[in-house]
Amino acid sequence: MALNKYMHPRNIYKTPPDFGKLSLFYPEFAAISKMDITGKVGIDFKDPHSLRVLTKCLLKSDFNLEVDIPADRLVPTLPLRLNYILWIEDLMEVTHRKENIVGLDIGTGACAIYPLLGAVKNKWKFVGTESDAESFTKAEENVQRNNLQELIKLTKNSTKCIISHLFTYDDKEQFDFCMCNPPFYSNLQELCESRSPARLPPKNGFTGSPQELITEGGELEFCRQLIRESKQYRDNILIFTTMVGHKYNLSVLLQDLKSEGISHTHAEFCQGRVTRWGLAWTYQQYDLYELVPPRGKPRKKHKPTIFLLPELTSCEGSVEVALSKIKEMLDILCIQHKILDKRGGNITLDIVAKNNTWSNQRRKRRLQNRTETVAKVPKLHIEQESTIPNPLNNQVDGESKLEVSEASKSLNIDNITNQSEISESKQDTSSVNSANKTEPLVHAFLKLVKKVDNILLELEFLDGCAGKEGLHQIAQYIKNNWK
Ligand SMILES: C[S@@+](CC[C@H](N)C(=O)[O-])C[C@H]1O[C@@H](n2cnc3c(N)ncnc32)[C@H](O)[C@@H]1O
Repeated sequence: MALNKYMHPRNIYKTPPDFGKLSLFYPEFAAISKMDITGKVGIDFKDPHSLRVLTKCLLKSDFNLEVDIPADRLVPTLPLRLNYILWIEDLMEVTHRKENIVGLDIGTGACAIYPLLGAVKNKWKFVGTESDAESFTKAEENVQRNNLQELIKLTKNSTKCIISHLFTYDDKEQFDFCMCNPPFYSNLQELCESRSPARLPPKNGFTGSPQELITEGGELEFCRQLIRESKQYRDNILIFTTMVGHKYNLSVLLQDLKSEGISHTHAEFCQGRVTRWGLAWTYQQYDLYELVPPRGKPRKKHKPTIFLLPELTSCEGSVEVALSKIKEMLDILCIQHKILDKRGGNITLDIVAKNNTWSNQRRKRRLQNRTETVAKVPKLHIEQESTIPNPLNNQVDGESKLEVSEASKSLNIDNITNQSEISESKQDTSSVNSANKTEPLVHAFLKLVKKVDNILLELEFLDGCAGKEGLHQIAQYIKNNWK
């Protein structure tokens, strides 16, 4: 089990469970555990069956819950589930509601893990929804097995809605909060490639079925639909929450809420190598951010790269003109962009670069100029040079051959330029290699900030496998091409 000091302060799994004790009390656990030569009892975290037995035994020993976890369904890791429940407890403090708390668990899964934990730990009542028939049946069995039918009601959701179906017959139904662990992925390939190769693999083995983990549009679309539906039922649920599995989606969702002026906060759920995030929003008068500020492991805040946009004759300090110029450049670079916020002369765009289209622009331009010069010389000369490949046709071999001969000619006058191009081209290769991965090369916020006479361009790195260096290269491209 993944454990670490960044868990919620009240998470009992901050202290590792005593596996020796578990193996004494639970024969099923003894069967999957081994003692090493130092006397330490351990299990194989990569084995889904061992994970299932561990979760079952901990639910029994720590919460007195009898839970059956089907072999083909997600094994709910308890440190994470508890981190989420504890954060909901913190959020409930804001509402000052202490009794008769009713929660909604969207997509409760085969174990109905959140309703079971919330009911035994806090006596919370729950409605749990589930779209998968088999998980729904198993969840009902788990609730009955623990005699919690008085507190937990489950409903099967056969619609495409996330919450709206609950209010069809009773639009007065009230919940204190909703929670949700949405399917994270939009397809199987994304599921397989989701983790950045730069990160250590998770310690735990893989569990879960496609119907639990995949949804059309992935978690981003799921959460956005929940936000859309929440607007219609703004007073039926006091605090809306969802878990988010990818940090880049969290950034987008935070911006969505911010741009609509919806009061919100978020949290980081840390458990070993796996980090998830919680997002909460409300239409009530609570200032969620002030009352339950984001809490997580201390991390370096990304300082934005800031520079002043050189004045455009046509720009005249107009942020709109600067915006259209920036958009034009991003389009040339095939960098996806979306306006997140437009307020008081400031514009924020979310930008995602999937391929490195900006590196070596200087070299490409120079080569293009030379090709054009070559094209202008008499025909005989062209024929002599005709073995030189066209540097613009993206044949890497051809390009590098030309680069060597041209670089040696211009070594004296252009030494510094060539040095930086060589390092750029090294990075270019690694970036292009990683461009096929699901993680973008660069994901950042691009802000145009209106000052008295000038416009500032702020670039804030969020994530991406090309790192901050990739963003600096984009900034450099904008600087060089701002005319
Ligand atoms: C990632 S699993 C989470 C299960 C459980 N809550 C947990 O944390 O272990 C997502 C669950 O949501 C269910 N689901 C997906 N779309 C749904 C919808 N529109 N309404 C209800 N359940 C849904 C899936 O069948 C699946 O059981």
